Amino acid sequence: MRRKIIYLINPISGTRGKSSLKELVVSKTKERKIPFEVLPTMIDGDYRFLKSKIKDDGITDIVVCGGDGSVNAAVNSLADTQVNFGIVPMGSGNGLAYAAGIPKNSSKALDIVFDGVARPTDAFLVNNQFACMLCGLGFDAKVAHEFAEQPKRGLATYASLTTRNFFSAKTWPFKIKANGLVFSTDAFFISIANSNQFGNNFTIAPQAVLSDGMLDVVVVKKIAKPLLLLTVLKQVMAGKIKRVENSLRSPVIYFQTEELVIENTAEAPLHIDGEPRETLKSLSIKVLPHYFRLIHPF
Ligand SMILES: Nc1ncnc2c1ncn2[C@@H]1O[C@H](COP(=O)(O)OP(=O)(O)OP(=O)(O)O)[C@@H](O)[C@H]1O
Repeated sequence: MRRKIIYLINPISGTRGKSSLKELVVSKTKERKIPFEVLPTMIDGDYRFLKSKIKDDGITDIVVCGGDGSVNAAVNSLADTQVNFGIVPMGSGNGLAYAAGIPKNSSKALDIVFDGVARPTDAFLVNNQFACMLCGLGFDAKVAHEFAEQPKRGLATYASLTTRNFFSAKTWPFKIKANGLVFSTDAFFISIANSNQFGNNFTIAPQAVLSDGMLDVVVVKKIAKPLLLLTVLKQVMAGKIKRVENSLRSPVIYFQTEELVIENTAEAPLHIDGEPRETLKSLSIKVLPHYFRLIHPF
């Protein structure tokens, strides 16, 4: 089938300038003789207006030039049109792109759009909200909320907010129901991951696979502060999936499931794909296996 691409460029994601990106997109796509159009991303993340254009003009690919929040919005709006999705990582974290092996270099990422292979990729629902990368409650969500208020985006801002929050980090009480078990715990954070990382190749669920039909759940429990950094580092380097019942006494519980329910009575903050969201007292989370087609390196 002859390809036709719509590029969506987020003017505010990450810190890198977007004018040279647009030139690169235009010149490389013309070189490949592929018809295309460049549009800005939408601040409200609603791309349903593109559905008729995709159908009428025979658009085959939507390429998001932005971060995880932009990918979430485009896939959520347009997955049912059966287009393939590509990513040119321009965000602050780019967790989904890096988990798929898409590099930061825009020219190389565009080559993957042209020559890569579209693979079925999982997503998930948090109550009725769409997620395709990672959802978090607690520490990392607090950072995501503060990040959204900053005038400057990018990795440096993330790193400094993370460090600042580390010293004041607190725990929240959670009740988790998964795989036929119910357990209560105080935790610094809970990550529900489809991608293996928060972004910037900072892995939190090292064994997560984008297309295995499973969610990787990481619960970092209440432990003495001096041990927290070491515990997270051990999880990042060598976290191993265990049955919940075999890890309830460990500082980190790391398990896989297709669905879970989290009671969040103390209203720990929530993020979905790095975007701050109004928190929920009860979260019902369910994987959507092979929900969309993401272009990966060949
Ligand atoms: N045209 C636009 N003008 C202003 N803001 C926009 C526009 N399009 C999208 N946004 C905002 O951009 C944010 C999403 O940014 P994106 O995910 O692309 O980058 P990031 O947050 O820097 O990176 P990451 O999600 O990888 O950490 C959303 O809050 C969205 O409202």
